[in-house]
Amino acid sequence: MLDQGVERSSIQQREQRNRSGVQQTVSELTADVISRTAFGSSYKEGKEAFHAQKQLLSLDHCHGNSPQCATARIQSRLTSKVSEYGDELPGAMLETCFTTEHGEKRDELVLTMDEIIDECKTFFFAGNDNTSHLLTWTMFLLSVYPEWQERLREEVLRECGKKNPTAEMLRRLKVMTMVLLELLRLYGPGIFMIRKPISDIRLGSLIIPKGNGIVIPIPMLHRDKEVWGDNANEFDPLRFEDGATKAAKIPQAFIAFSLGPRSCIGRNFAMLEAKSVMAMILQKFSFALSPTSDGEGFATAEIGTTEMIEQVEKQRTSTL
Ligand code: HEM
Repeated sequence: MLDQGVERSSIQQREQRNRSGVQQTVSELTADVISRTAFGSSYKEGKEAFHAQKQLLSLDHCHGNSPQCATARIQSRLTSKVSEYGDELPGAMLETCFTTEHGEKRDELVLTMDEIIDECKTFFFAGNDNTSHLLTWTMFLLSVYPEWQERLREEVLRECGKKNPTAEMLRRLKVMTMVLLELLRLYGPGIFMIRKPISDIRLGSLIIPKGNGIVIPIPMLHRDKEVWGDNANEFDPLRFEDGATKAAKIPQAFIAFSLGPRSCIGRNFAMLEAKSVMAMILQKFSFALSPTSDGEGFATAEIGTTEMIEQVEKQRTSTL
């Protein structure tokens, strides 16, 4: 067993490294966005919960954050009247739990408190970590490929000028969509998905017996040359010129958000958030890798978290 002191200090060092640079900044930003949009809270308010979540992840516990914050918010909804649960995620879930499809009041919750909290934790985790991973890698790759950074800036200035982008402007950012999809293909946050068949199934020439777990390795499938062509390992956003279903030899090849009924519910939210943030950064800053960087620091632009959060918040209230 590892000495606890040694283990703790290496976790702290790792956390310290992770907290530096762009990654920390965008992580705070995406935490704030998901807190405000889904929970009617803010990064500042939920800071302790997010800090606990990071520590749990470092300790290789299951993905989750401190449930205290979610519990407190849900309890406060429960003590209010049915019609006053609020329109954020916990309120919407409670409303569904208490109300039948005919609008009549139920006596008991359809989901248990634990299940509601688990759903909230998934939202917090997915809404924060996945999108901040996407934004960090976007800034990194646009530093490595300055020609794409310039192309994106031209598109943003053409479609949005210097104004805060509206939903309509964001819809017109085609090159931005291509770059984000290519980034998710090569460096998406999902490493694998796990499925367990509830009956024997056939997958091509394979028979998977009921109950046997299957691991679906997303990055490996995204780099399969037979499906994506000989340049599968290269960063080439142009492959997404005609959309995700036409980017490879088979239409279902792009699985960064999974496919089917259990695919990512936050896909459009994540893409909208990433586009808004990148558009606002590109309007004001150019960025490059620091010569002394270990991959986390960016040299030419200092981007303040507060300013970014304020801008995205303004954007949110003007477009949602
Ligand atoms: C770049 C950003 C994101 C990526 C790449 C991503 C990817 C995925 C993937 C691959 C799954 C399927 C996991 C599995 O089946 O094992 C998933 C599920 C899910 N995602 Fe995302 N996600 C992102 C952002 C978000 C955001 C912003 C939210 C919430 C606002 C969110 C909420 C969820 C939820 C609730 C599920 C579970 C859906 C279900 O089981 O029915 N995700 N996501």
